[in-house]
Formats: sequence, C-alpha cells, structure tokens
Amino acid sequence: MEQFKLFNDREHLSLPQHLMDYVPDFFDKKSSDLYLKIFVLSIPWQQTKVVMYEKEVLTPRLSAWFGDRPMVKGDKRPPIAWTEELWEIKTKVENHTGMSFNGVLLNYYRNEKDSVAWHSDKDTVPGMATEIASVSFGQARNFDFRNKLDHRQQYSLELQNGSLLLMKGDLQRYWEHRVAKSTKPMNARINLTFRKILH
Ligand SMILES: O=C(O)CCC(=O)C(=O)O
Ligand SMILES: [Fe+2]
Repeated sequence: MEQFKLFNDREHLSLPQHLMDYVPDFFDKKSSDLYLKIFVLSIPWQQTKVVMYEKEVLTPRLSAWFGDRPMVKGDKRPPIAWTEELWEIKTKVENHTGMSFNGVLLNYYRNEKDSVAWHSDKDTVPGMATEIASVSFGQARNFDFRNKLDHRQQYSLELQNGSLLLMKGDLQRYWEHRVAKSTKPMNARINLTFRKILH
C-alpha cells in the first residue's frame, strides 16, 4: 500500500515515515459520517481574524477549541468543555496511541475554497508539545508537507474520512504542512487535532 505520493521525481528522500503513522480506517464509515453531521450542527464555529501585512483578514475556515485550558497562553476566552463525542474520540485516540491530550482544535473546511496555509504547529502554538493526533471526517483532502530547509522536498497524503494521522517527534521542527484550496468542488470536512498544552 502506497501511503505517500511523491510530487517531485527528482527527490528520492522519502517522507519521514518514522515521524508519522497513518491509519486510514480508524473509525468506520457509519460513525465517521455521524460525527461529521453532529459537529457541523453543534460546534460553536468561529471564523477567526489574523493580522497579515498590517491588515486584518478572516481565516479561510471555521474553528473551535475545546479542552482543559486556553489554546494560547493568556487567551482570555475560556476553552469550551469537552462534549460527549469529543471525549469519546479522545479516549479512542489515547488508547490507540498511548498518549494523553488535554485539548483539541477543530477545523471546518466548508468547501474547496477553505484551506490552511503552510505552517508547523509548534511555531503557532507556544507551549505545545509536538506530538499531535489528527482525526478527519468527511471530504478527503490532501495534506501537503514540505521540508522547511528545502521546499522541493514536498509530499502529499490524502486524509480520508475516518482516518487518524499521528504526527510525531521532530516532524513539526523540520516540516511544514498545509491543506490547500482545491480547483475541484469539495464537500464539508472536519479535522480534529488533539494536542497537549503545557503552559
Ligand atoms: O486540517 C488538517 O488536516 C490540518 C489542520 C492543521 O494543520 C492545524 O490545525 O494546525
Ligand atoms: Fe497544523
């Protein structure tokens, strides 16, 4: 089974598979479809603003943060308490990985126009441990990686409905990731990234 598609034939360095584990069918289709429906309707989605080149812009996706403490240190908005479904998913992910998490960031990509730009998670969330478990429901979208020092080293992994991607060790240190906009029409996708906040 080939998990990773090579974008660039000139590069034969493979994506560091020791830095990630991908489980395509972590949840069966029935539960995945149900979780998607529940989350679309019941999560208090927000479209956050970021400052770019001195202008405020809306991020091209919706998001929500749940957990035991704020996502970013000093953030005045209290975290939202775990829902039954989020706690259920967290427990299943923890049992599988042997890791423990105290927060989850939900991202909702409504259609092909929604996206997340190149970033690595440690840089954007100070105080965060780097092991992140990413669960996807709904529309399969490409998750791209590129090496921070050599952007020609770029790979793509299609995150399918019900999948679990575990991002480990130094992945955030040496690689960036994104979900690009698509030219093809796309249905709703919700991604959950379980994190351990240390601050
Ligand atoms: O939607 C995804 O699969 C990735 C989301 C992401 O990179 C993030 O929340 O930091
Ligand atoms: Fe990320």
